[in-house]
This record gives sequence, structure tokens and C-alpha cells, in this order.
Amino acid sequence: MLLSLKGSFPPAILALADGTVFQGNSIGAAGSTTGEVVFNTAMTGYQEILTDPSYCQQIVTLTYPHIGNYGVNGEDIEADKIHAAGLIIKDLPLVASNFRKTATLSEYLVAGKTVAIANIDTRKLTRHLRTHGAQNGCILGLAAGEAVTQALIDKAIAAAKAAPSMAGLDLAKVVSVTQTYEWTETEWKLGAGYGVQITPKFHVVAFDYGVKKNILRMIAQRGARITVVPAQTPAADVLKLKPDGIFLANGPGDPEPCDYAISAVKELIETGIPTFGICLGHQIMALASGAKTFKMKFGHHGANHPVKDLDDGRVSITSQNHGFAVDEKSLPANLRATHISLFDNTLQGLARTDKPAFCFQGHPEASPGPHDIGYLFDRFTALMEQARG
Ligand SMILES: NC(=O)CC[C@H](N)C(=O)O
Repeated sequence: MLLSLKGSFPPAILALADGTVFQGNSIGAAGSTTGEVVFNTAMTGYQEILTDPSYCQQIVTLTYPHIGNYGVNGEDIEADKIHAAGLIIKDLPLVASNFRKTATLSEYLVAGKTVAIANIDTRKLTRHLRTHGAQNGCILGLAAGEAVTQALIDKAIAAAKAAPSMAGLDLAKVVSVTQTYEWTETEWKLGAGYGVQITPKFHVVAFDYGVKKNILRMIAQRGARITVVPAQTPAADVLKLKPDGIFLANGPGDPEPCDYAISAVKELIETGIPTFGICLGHQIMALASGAKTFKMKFGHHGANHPVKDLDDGRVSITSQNHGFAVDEKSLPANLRATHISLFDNTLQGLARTDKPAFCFQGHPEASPGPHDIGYLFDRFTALMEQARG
């Protein structure tokens, strides 16, 4: 099976900035891509991962060996296009089968102009990234009939070395929308697909730093109509919309240079409007409250990360995708730790002690992943109920 696949796809090269080179097959668009190479351990959900805007300028390695088994469909998307800079997998099965399948993974990557490599030793690559840390890389996907040469390998290494470092990059404003829009779509149900919120109880304003659609669906499911605003919207413009709650989205890049977001959030939290942040939104809430963030060695990217709720001891299995984290030692007096990662004890959740504002580093919306920590969305709606009195 593998042999016939190898024969039907042109060669591809993956080069890391430290000069490590892998050779495999190009299963996506022909061409070249660069980005920070990270690994994700989720067993399913490659379409949600590829479309997650938080992967902008990152090349994702999937550690699960068979990727593409169920093809792709029109529903499992977290944004309207692929945001990951590239994809690295071990084995692309020749047969993709699912009742919702509309195309194969390879067709989807080509249509989405995404460069991708298969048939490399993803275990070896992952061990390398774990030992040496996430680093920049380049995938060269050759055209049919082209052969790998030393000149092409050197070109890929040079491109990997020249790619910008993720630390210091403000990408939230790059992926954010430019126009405000309304959101009413609710969660997916087997047989019915996505629903619509027709009787909203709350109005939530969501900052789009690179928002995943399933976050908006889960907020809408709980009775909100949502106005999604561009990342650089000033606090005064948000207040004019008279929100019952404010949501700070996930997003790509380093949170520290997002000064526009940090100052708007600082001002908004002070008003006492209930505020909830996820991932980049969590990091921005922490920075707006006076804490500090740092770049992790290889981050958390997966769908099986145990996280402990420090208030009740409950452990949830969570979806994760972050390369930066909030430094626990930097927490000011009005910010308290609510959750920690049981993998490495890093901070996973925070709450303000003086305002109805809280945030979470992982992904309670899953997509892909388990729904254990979906209770955080209920906490947000409970805060909006309380604020109403
Ligand atoms: N998913 C996210 O929002 C990621 C946040 C940030 N870009 C990080 O890598 O830590």
C-alpha cells in the first residue's frame, strides 16, 4: 500500500533550521513553505487543525501515523481556509472513507495551496523537536518528474534558517477580520448539522485574534448572539455595542507585541463586564492584568492533555495548542491560578479576584478533542446571568 503511494506522489524535502533533513513525498501543493515546526499528538481532527488560525506560520507534524483515513468534508472547519503553513505526516492511506467525505486530504491540500510531506519518520522528527525545541523549517514539495538534488536540499535549509522567529511576532492582527460581523450558528448535531440561535438572551462581543468557529458556536449554543470585531477594535467601540459579555479569542503568534489588544482588554475588564479568554485571549488577559508570558520549549499541541481544576480537584482531558504560556511567578495579587497542566505544571487557567473575568490556556471548544472542560462556557454564561442580577 505504502509502496504504491510513494510511486504516485512526487518527492518532497523537509529541512530544519539546524540542518536536519528528511526526504519523503509531496502530498499537497508543489512549492515551498516555511514556518515554525511543531508537533500535534491528536489522533483525529486533521481538518480542524489545518484550518485553526492559531497555526498561522506554523508547520504541523501529526504524530499519529495514519492521517487522511476519513478524507475531508465541508463541515469540520475552524476557519474558511487552511491556516497552517504546512503539514508533515507519516502515512497517507490510499483509501479515505466516511459518510461525510467530499474529497481526499491530498486533494484538499492541493486546493488549499498547502505544501505537505508524507512518508517521513515523524517519531524521529518529534523526538528531535522535544529534545532541541520547536524550530523553523521548510518543506519543498517538488513537481511531478522533478528529482531531489543537493542544491534543493541546501535551498530548503537556507529558507528554514531565514524564516522569522515566532517570538516577537504579532500575527493576531494578520489573521483577524477587517469588518465586524454577527454570528448565530450553534453546535453540530448528528443528522441535523449546525443549528442557529434564534432566541438570544445575551449579547457577546468577541475579539477576533484568529477565532475558531467552534468557540463561537459553543457561546451561541448557550444563548448568545455574538458580534465579532477586528483584533484592533478600541475598547470605546466595544462599549458602544453594549455587550453583556466580552470574549477574547485564540490566535497565532506571540501575545506580548499585541499592545492594542492588551490596552483594550485592560480598559474593558475595569468596567466589570464579564470577560472570558481562550488561549491567546488568556495570555492577553494575563498581560493586561500585569502578568508576563514566555515562549515554551515545544509547547502543548494535542487532544489528551490532563488539566487540573485547582478549585475542586477535577481533572479534565483537554485539547491544547499553544507555544507561549503565562509565567506563574509573575501573577499580580488580583490574578489567581485556577487550572494547571498535569503534564508540566504550567498555568492553564486564571481568574481575576476583583472582576468577573477569567481565562483558559487550552481549548474548551475541543475541535478536535474531548469536551471535558466545556463547563467553562457555562461559567461564562453564569457570569453574564449574575451581572444582570
Ligand atoms: N491557540 C492559541 O491561541 C495559541 C496562542 C499563542 N499563539 C501561542 O502559541 O501560545
